[in-house]
Amino acid sequence: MTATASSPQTARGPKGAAARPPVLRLTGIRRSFAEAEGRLDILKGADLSIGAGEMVALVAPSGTGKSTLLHIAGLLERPDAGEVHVAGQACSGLSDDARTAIRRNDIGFVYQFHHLLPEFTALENVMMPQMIAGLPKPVAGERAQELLAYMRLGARASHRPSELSGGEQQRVAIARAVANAPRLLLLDEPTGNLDPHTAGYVFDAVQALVRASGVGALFATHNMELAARMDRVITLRDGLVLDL
Ligand SMILES: Nc1ncnc2c1ncn2[C@@H]1O[C@H](COP(=O)(O)OP(=O)(O)OP(=O)(O)O)[C@@H](O)[C@H]1O
Repeated sequence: MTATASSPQTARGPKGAAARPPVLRLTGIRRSFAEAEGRLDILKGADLSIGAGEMVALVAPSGTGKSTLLHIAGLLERPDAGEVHVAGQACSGLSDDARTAIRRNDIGFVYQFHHLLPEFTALENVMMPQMIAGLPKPVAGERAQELLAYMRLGARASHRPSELSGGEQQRVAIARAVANAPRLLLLDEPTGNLDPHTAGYVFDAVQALVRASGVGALFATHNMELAARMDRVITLRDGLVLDL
């Protein structure tokens, strides 16, 4: 199946999801940081599992390790102990190159600040990760156009980020994050910088995308209203993941 404006998935859609392993499984994750006064134990054996098409809210006080957990799940950092499975693959023993390949192909990231490339158009920003992954330019362009249309940004494709509103920029960043049809989408307070109305609008776009594509999403937020609309809410307490 190819991506269309009404269905952003690719060959890896939600069909057969029940038979598949979780898109993310963290087991016994430990992470400490060295400090002048000693060691700061942030994660102390955290476990977490996210299925295909599932949207999980991560709500926890500042400094409890949300970003650390997202970085470990996204293979940007290695835990001190524990295992990270992405789409069934154990990642701790893999080389940096193999981890980078999984990050590029199977994981999408959205941050509080969009980090779009300012000198490129919305379309080019969404094409970029696909071209890095080796897709021919026309194919990348067609999928980028479809994704922007899905995010209701079809008419804004040729605009540069500075010509877009904050909510529009964030929707371009979401389109870019799913451009390579990842299995796992990690969002670190993607609505934290937006007014409540725009935050709701951006959230709706992510939710529609998750439902249509079957990507599993871990969404860190301080917004309890948005968290309540997700399938599950988790928190971090004493270095462990707990259901709320
Ligand atoms: N590379 C690092 N070196 C030392 N300490 C770190 C490092 N990364 C994070 N920390 C510390 O670990 C703790 C958790 O940080 P983290 O960024 O994961 O928290 P957070 O829950 O995402 O916070 P916020 O909601 O404020 O973004 C903090 O006390 C932070 O200072």
